[in-house]
Amino acid sequence: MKLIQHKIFLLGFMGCGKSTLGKKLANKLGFQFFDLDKCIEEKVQMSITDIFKTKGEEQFRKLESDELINILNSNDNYVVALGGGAPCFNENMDLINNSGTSIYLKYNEGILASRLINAKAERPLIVNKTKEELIDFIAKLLKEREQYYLKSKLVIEGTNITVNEVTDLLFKDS
Ligand SMILES: Nc1ncnc2c1ncn2[C@@H]1O[C@H](COP(=O)(O)OP(=O)(O)OP(=O)(O)O)[C@@H](O)[C@H]1O
Ligand SMILES: O=C(O)C1=C[C@@H](O)[C@@H](O)[C@H](O)C1
Ligand SMILES: [Mg+2]
Repeated sequence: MKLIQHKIFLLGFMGCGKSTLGKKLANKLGFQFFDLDKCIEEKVQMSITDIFKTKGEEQFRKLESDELINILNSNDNYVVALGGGAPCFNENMDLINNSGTSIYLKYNEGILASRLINAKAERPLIVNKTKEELIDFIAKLLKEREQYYLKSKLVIEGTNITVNEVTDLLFKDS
């Protein structure tokens, strides 16, 4: 069995599982794994929360695009877990699609909110929201962002997307 694509990008809203699934996928394929948020944190030696607080979102988006370009320059086979907003800023989505296979992990706001309500602390855009506010916030932002997410080459929709579903889709696409 051959794997056609050697550069795989997982994208979607906060909480869709890019980091969780990305690590498992990279292990399964024997590929290198990059978590774009972690790469930014390592580069700047600050947490995402502190970058938002001290530098602001605009500066964060610049750092995000710069780090993405660094990853794209790597020649290895890799899986990248993007940040939730990464595809929606600058030329990031075009750069991604010119480099490999993008996969949108698609969930509705209800599922995302139930996951994120217990994982808000390290996510500055949602840190202060109640469950109801979170559902509203996600629904609105998803509407704006889906135009970018849907530029992905592959889309998986579900209630609990597994690593096997992702690899099945990748091999089917080959
Ligand atoms: N398949 C799953 N089923 C249930 N919970 C999950 C699943 N995948 C991830 N989660 C949980 O959802 C939360 C967010 O997951 P994760 O950090 O992987 O999302 P992400 O897409 O990388 O988010 P971000 O864009 O903020 O980096 C975590 O608490 C994780 O444990
Ligand atoms: O959806 C977003 O805009 C974000 C998602 C996270 O991955 C981080 O990149 C940051 O918290 C912003
Ligand atoms: Mg993540």
